[in-house]
Amino acid sequence: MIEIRDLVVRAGGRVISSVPELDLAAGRCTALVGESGSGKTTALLATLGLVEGAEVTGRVTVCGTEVLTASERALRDLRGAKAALVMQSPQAALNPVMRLGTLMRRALARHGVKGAAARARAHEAVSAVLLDPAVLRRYPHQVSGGQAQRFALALALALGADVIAADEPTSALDVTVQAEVVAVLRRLRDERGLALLLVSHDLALVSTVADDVVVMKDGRVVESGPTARVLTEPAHPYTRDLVAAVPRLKEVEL
Ligand SMILES: Nc1ncnc2c1ncn2[C@@H]1O[C@H](COP(=O)(O)OP(=O)(O)OP(=O)(O)O)[C@@H](O)[C@H]1O
Repeated sequence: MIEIRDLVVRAGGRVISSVPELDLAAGRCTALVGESGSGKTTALLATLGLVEGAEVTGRVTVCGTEVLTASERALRDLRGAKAALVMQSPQAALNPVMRLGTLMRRALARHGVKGAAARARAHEAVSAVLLDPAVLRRYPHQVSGGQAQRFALALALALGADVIAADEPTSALDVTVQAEVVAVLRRLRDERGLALLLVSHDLALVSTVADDVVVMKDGRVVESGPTARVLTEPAHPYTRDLVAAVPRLKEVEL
């Protein structure tokens, strides 16, 4: 679903993010972790061809599209349907004067799905993210952060996404709501076979959803591999520090 080779993003004469190799298959989740400014979000955005004001080199293939050389049109097609980006606070990105159902129907209509088929698709998608379909009658300000986050995932599902790229999907949420979103992410990965690329500084979250982790520091990958291995036997001193800084990680089943 995602194949990255020698991705390098340069700005202001320095490398702000580089990922030599990353392979993400259907039904799997890879998390990019590391301190603030380590280049995680830039790598995520570069994967979907969304980096602006910086030079991007290398090869990135998402759902068969060569992102770095694709036309704007091909990129729009990719991002509109097969690969969705879910940002930290999706509420802010939702049109405030439109009910969620209208928003979803309009998005589906742009993909030629209308009427009863669109209603059925919308209901099915919100149910898949464990939301009550009644949420479709609400306006963005009438739903919680966790519901908005799950709605963003439902929208991606309704449009037929195979890949979801999510930037800090739970950091704006309180702990109980975080658990709901994590449960939904796992479900999408396991039951729908979605490929998830996550950016998160939350190693507890990462340990419960990610199959593989990529640890970044100062724009470079310092370590990567299966989550259970990297978090229990970190090879790099920086990863060791990251793990040591999260006491509750020890309680999480890896
Ligand atoms: N277009 C750009 N031009 C110049 N510098 C940039 C650009 N985009 C990002 N940067 C810088 O690159 C570095 C990496 O940023 P990035 O947002 O990828 O880090 P991050 O690991 O996601 O951090 P955070 O967890 O705080 O979001 C930062 O120092 C940022 O200021």
